[in-house]
Amino acid sequence: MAEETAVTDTDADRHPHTEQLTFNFKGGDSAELAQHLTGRSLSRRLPALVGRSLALAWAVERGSTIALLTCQVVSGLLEALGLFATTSALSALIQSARDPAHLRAAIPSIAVLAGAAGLRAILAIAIQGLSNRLGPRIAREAEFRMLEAATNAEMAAYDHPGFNDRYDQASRGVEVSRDMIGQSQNLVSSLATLIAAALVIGALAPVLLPLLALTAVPRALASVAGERVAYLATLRTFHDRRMLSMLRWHLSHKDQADQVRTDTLAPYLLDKYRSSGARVDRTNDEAAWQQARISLLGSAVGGLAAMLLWAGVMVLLGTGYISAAAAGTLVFALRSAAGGLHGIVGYGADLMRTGRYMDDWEAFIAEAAGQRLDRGNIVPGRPRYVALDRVTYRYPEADKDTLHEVDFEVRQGEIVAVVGENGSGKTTLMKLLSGLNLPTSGVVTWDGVSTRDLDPHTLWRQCAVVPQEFARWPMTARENIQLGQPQPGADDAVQHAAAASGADAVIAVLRNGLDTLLAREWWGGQALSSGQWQRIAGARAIHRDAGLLVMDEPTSDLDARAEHRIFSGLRELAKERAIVLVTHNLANTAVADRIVVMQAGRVSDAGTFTELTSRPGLFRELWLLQHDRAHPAT
Ligand SMILES: Nc1ncnc2c1ncn2[C@@H]1O[C@H](COP(=O)(O)OP(=O)(O)OP(=O)(O)O)[C@@H](O)[C@H]1O
Repeated sequence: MAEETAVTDTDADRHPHTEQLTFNFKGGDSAELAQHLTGRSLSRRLPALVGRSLALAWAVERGSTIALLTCQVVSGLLEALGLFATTSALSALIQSARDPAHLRAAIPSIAVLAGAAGLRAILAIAIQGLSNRLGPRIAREAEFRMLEAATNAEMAAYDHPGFNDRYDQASRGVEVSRDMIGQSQNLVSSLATLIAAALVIGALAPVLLPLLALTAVPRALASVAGERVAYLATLRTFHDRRMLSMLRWHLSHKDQADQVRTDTLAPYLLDKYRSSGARVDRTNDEAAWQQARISLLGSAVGGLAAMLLWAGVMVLLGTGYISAAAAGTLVFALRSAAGGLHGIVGYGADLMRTGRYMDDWEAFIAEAAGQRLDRGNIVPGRPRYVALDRVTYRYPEADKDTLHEVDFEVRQGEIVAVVGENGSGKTTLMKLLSGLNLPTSGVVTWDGVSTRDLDPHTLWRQCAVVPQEFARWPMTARENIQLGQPQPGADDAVQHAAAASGADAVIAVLRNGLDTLLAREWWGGQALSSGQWQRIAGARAIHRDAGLLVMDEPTSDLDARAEHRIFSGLRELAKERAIVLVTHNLANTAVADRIVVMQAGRVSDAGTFTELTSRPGLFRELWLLQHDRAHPAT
């Protein structure tokens, strides 16, 4: 009973109207796939899966793929040869019981048998080695394709429900893709064994072939049904498994480790972890029982058919239809066939499982391709002016617009500040200016050309952005500023940019200057404070020789001296750039040529600092509020 209480979702119980965390991805295609997990579809699907794994192997290493296939075919032929040699060896051995002179006649067949067995053993080692070589390469290729698809997708793809969930699912496909070639190879090898054995049985006693099929079919059907049960259980536990992985990250990652402790949050999160885990276990237990029952039925019917098969061998021997030597060979062949069948069912099931995850991988690549950056190919130069004309923007699947008919412009040599309350749409405006997102209606232009018609990659080369959440790359200080794109003058350009953002003071105290690795968790790395990181992020944007500089709260973590340094240097930077900055510290907007005030997704006011502070409006209101505490009496 105590156990029961431990797995109750206490949050949902206490607050029945509270929204519960659910993931956007409902399983969609995977659920449909489960409906199609039938024997008939499998007979089409397994060859397709083998083909898919060979195609991937072919893409990564043709030579090894050809070698693997050749070894496989030769190994199958040797199996058949060995079984045929068994008949003559056995017949010579049986006759030698009456006349020892026959022993000599058995020698060539035994030599063939031993040779075939030896060669097959060597081929098996080669096959294993080739599979081990190809597996990790296939996984890397699969991951590469997934990452390539993700980086070539529109930013808006990340705002589509299910995109991130599909990415996670696809990652699982990448993980298991390394097993695919081994499973395909084992399946083909089992099939080769079965065909070799069936050829021998067909030659000696074709009447046994239907009985052989009868032993296989019930087990194969049971395996398919069991797989379906397992897959449906995987779908049913999808949300809880996602929850587990999310909690695992939140409970262990350094970023929130402090809050997990100071907020004494661990017991609450661990309780959620236990609840989800218990639900997964319950579903899996039910599925395991159901699978066991199905397996038992399949094995019972298959076993009955096997008894009939052996009875058939006895009848054939008793009626003199086959010789004792042929019966002996049949025993070997039937054992081989049973092994082959067992392999086909087992490896077939493994391959099906892997194939399902690979479907998710393929679905992601297809989905990302659906969101692929597919814009024009006009190459933009250094922009002289960037403008929004009646731009409306609505995030994918959102129920209302974030920006409404916004007009905006910034010219080279100009600094425009964008201000407004939280959620008014400033960051969204920055994403549109920098071509990260395309407008829902209206047009964003660079020198009069719509960002839809511009080649996005060259556009971003002309764009430097300091986002609110900037990246902290686990690289050296130099790489963190250069981003693999050194400017003429190399380190001089880095130092120049660092001086403009205040990062020079950070570099000066780094153990190894620009060569210092900025990743604490990596051996040898040095940790930076938030403000120090922000200076590096500022230097990164200034270092880019880009015509548009977009800064979204670039000084939120900086001390007064560093903030002053950045804003007093902006005018110099603006000589060759158009600069747009978002800030909540309104004193900083005094450096701007123009200030644009955003309110609920619209431009509510615009003007110079003097104009906006001297007339009533949101800017003046916010400005007074900001100074309320410093001058309480005025
Ligand atoms: N990825 C998203 N998907 C859906 N809605 C979003 C997304 N990002 C932002 N929004 C919505 O757009 C609105 C404006 O967000 P935005 O980040 O542009 O505001 P902001 O003015 O920059 O706010 P802040 O001052 O807090 O940074 C918010 O109300 C938010 O709900």
